Amino acid sequence: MTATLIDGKAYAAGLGDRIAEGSADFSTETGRAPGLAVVLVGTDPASEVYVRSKGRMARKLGMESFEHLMPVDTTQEALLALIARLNADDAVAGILVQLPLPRHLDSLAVVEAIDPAKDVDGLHPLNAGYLASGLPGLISCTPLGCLMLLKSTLGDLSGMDAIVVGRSILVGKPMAQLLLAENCSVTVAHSRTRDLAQKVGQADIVVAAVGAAEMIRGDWIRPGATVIDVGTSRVIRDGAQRLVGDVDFASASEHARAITPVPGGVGPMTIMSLMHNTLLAAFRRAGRPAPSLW
Ligand SMILES: Nc1nc2c(c(=O)[nH]1)N[C@@H](CN(C=O)c1ccc(C(=O)N[C@@H](CCC(=O)O)C(=O)O)cc1)CN2
Repeated sequence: MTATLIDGKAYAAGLGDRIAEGSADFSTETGRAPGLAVVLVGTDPASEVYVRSKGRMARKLGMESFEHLMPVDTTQEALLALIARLNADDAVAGILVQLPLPRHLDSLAVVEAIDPAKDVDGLHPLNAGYLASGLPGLISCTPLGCLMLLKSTLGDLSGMDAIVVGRSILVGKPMAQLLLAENCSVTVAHSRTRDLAQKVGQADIVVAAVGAAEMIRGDWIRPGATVIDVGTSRVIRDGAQRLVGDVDFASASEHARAITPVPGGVGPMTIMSLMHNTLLAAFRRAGRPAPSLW
């Protein structure tokens, strides 16, 4: 079997067109574009790239982008003061603090300071609780993007066996909740899990989010399973730097029915889900029904 590629770049482009339409409608109805505030502390090169991409994408889709670039020695108090200002700013529908933060800052306290209705990253404990309770809130961007790709590939997920490898707050935990809400039977595996290969081999859906280059081998994958690879690790291969996922793509493609590539799979969906959440937050804030976009 040679797997079908799940093209996250193409899906994200289509979703982007629908978000741009929704954004234009919002601006016409309210006289104001949806506003996204992105906060970066420090000069981590990868984070700088992501923050620039988020600002650029927001503007491309007709949103207003407020970028706050803070020095690496920013204090917790200064960061919390900025968040309090953004919470109170009517022009801002969504707030995102780029992670990871420098080590002297308390990320959880920072995320908790964001107004949950503006928490477009879906990381506030209230939004995590809404998700676990099946209530409408804002959903973490990467898992939301993974779910969109899964549903566009498989349709109804009811009754499927899913395994999420990784239990982070950013991806693993919300992903498991989303799959449960879709009526999957969900296993969450992590660094202490025993017999990982055997557990992966029982799943119809494998979501790999461990951050370890090509850790999941192709011969673990059940024939016909669908594989979503969240990992991005830089490795040197044949003298050149390459980006690889948590799954050994070449061998997994021989077993899976469908698989996301790295790059071009989940990554583009992360930024587009953020735009989706910003538009949703803007409509809710304005007390207007949000369009259904996926
Ligand atoms: N506050 C947040 N911080 C971080 C998040 C997040 O969702 N919210 N996620 C990641 C970083 N991230 C967005 O912030 C992100 C990562 C990767 C991509 C992406 O498009 N990757 C490409 C490859 C890009 C490359 O060549 O390096 C791909 O996979 O195709 C987008 C966004 C951590 N921090």
